[in-house]
Amino acid sequence: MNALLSTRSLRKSYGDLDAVRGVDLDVEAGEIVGLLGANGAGKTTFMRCALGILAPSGGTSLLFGRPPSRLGRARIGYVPQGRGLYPDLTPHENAQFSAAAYGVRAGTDGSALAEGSPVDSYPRRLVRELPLGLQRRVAFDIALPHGPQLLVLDEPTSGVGPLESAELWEVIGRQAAAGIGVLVTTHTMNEAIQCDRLAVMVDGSIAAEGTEADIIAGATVVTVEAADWQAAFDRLVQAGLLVSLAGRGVRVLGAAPEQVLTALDGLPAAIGTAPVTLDERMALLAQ
Ligand SMILES: Nc1ncnc2c1ncn2[C@@H]1O[C@H](COP(=O)(O)OP(=O)(O)OP(=O)(O)O)[C@@H](O)[C@H]1O
Repeated sequence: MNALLSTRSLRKSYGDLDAVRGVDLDVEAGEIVGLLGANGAGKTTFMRCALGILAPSGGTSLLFGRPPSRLGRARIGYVPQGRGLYPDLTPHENAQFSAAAYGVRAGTDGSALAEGSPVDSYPRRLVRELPLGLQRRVAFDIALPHGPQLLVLDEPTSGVGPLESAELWEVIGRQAAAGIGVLVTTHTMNEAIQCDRLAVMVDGSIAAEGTEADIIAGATVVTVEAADWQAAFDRLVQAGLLVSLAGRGVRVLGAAPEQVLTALDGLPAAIGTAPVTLDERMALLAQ
């Protein structure tokens, strides 16, 4: 099957900074690909280069099998991190503007929206007067009426409440089930697990790719149960180990149990191992 979006060795430098360092990534019809990574890992730069919005420094990107062009971009729904809305227009006016740009036919009522578009039900207030969650939802809903084959969503739920996020992910899932490919960046593990495939970006490169299970790949953490868990935490941190807390349970990443025992320096504690979470795996990859 031909990928909707396919990059090979895609690179982008800003002066001396290599923001994207040779990324190979494919997005097929009907799949949700989650791009994960810390702030500044290069996710936005990668997306913009892949779509041809930003000129890459090297490598190739094919959008619907061809180098990105206006024609190709008319077949995508792109929701940038900044939402890409006109703040001094209402949601409906934004939608009309966007629909006109995509050549969507206006309805008999002058509306340029798909019938039943949720944008019609938004308040007739200016976008800048709406809460961030609603602005993000407007940006998302506006990206759909022209019938895109590929959705590219840059942190669509950042700053959005849990209920609105869940609703948005329901729509994303429905779009994918209808055969639309989705590339989405997220920081939230809850969202990552709703993706069919994940790519973890670290310092401009893909450090791991696959399902959540592929990325975790049997990695384990050392667990430390101690009555004086604060002292255990302090000693492990002082020893320079990568430590996290789950309740009062201390978890040590990327260290052998012997190292943990040495760092605890005789503090009474029960040591064990447990599978890493996706969050912990990301922290290890970013080390
Ligand atoms: N126009 C620019 N000029 C110079 N440096 C830039 C520019 N845009 C991004 N960068 C730098 O490139 C690197 C990658 O940034 P990018 O925004 O692509 O990362 P990101 O993973 O999307 O981060 P975030 O999750 O914060 O959006 C960062 O170090 C950033 O400071």
